[in-house]
Amino acid sequence: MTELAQAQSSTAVPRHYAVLVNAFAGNGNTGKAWPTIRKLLEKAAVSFQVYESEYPGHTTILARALTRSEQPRPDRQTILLVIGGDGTLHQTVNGVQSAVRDDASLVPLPIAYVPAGSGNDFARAVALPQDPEKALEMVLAVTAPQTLDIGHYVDHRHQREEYFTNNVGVGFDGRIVSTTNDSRIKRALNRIHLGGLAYPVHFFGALFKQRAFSVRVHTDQGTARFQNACLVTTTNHPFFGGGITVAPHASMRDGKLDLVVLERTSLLQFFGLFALMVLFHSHLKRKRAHHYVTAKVDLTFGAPEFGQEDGEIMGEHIYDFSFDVCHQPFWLPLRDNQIL
Ligand SMILES: Nc1ncnc2c1ncn2[C@@H]1O[C@H](COP(=O)(O)OP(=O)(O)OP(=O)(O)O)[C@@H](O)[C@H]1O
Repeated sequence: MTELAQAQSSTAVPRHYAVLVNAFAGNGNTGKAWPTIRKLLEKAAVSFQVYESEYPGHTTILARALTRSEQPRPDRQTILLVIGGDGTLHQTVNGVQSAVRDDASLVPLPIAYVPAGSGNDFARAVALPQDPEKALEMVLAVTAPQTLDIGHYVDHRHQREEYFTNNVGVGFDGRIVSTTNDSRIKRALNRIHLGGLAYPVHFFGALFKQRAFSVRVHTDQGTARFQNACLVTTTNHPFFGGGITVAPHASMRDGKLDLVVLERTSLLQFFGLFALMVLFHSHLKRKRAHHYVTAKVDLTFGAPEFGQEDGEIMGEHIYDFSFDVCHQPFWLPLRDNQIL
């Protein structure tokens, strides 16, 4: 074992937390929770330094720089402690992984996470408490990192490469995220602390506006073409949209991604299929639902559609993706036998 690997796996190496805070996550709730979390860190007498996100995308730059400057040493193991939502975690993972991709001598820093966003789907998938104070207490008790799958894609059309902890969705979920995160309605509802209602409002908008589109799916099992796709989601774990079970048996330990394609032949048929997903998680048994579990998948779309990655807006484009699985060490209270 190399000195670096030893330092990374040893439980005895003194820990240092680089705390990445996005005060804007959770409609500003992270900003409100942060003073209490800071006090708990001080009380726990752990070594930490705070890095506040100053603009959208800043967390990626911070995590990338920290991966370069804080490589494990025999006398210090730095852990990136993310305080925010799924988007902040997404940016942190991308900072870490892009640094390692560009310099093979680097190892990925482990990521700890305290959920304080609005959706918190990753926290749900790893059974981390949604209460930031409880989650922090459990995270501080962790003694070693564990590696989980993360998704990775290359968008050939836009020469773009990205990593994701939750999912990448094109069509219906992409449209809801794009219109909600960008909307005046959300800002107005946030002002009266009803920001959570923005998603249901835009759900019905998307139900009327989202038309069926074509997608070509290529895996090592063969190629399929769907002419009436409405939702095409590649996911690393079961949840999207703040707790909706899109792929009930998706696992972050199987080295595979789950792809769910839902077709739309009429508004009522798609609404029924979506309702089965939300209420009973039984949508995958229906004829108009298609499910793949695969280490690699290529998705080629026929027209511009909205995309979302970990709840972040990707924009309306003609996507041409190759997906595969990468690995990321997490500093989280996971049990070995925990089903993930
Ligand atoms: N200083 C900042 N000012 C404005 N926006 C910021 C700033 N720093 C980060 N952001 C943006 O905040 C957005 C929301 O963050 P995040 O996704 O973590 O919270 P959320 O949307 O409430 O949570 P979830 O994704 O779990 O629903 C991200 O897109 C991020 O780029």
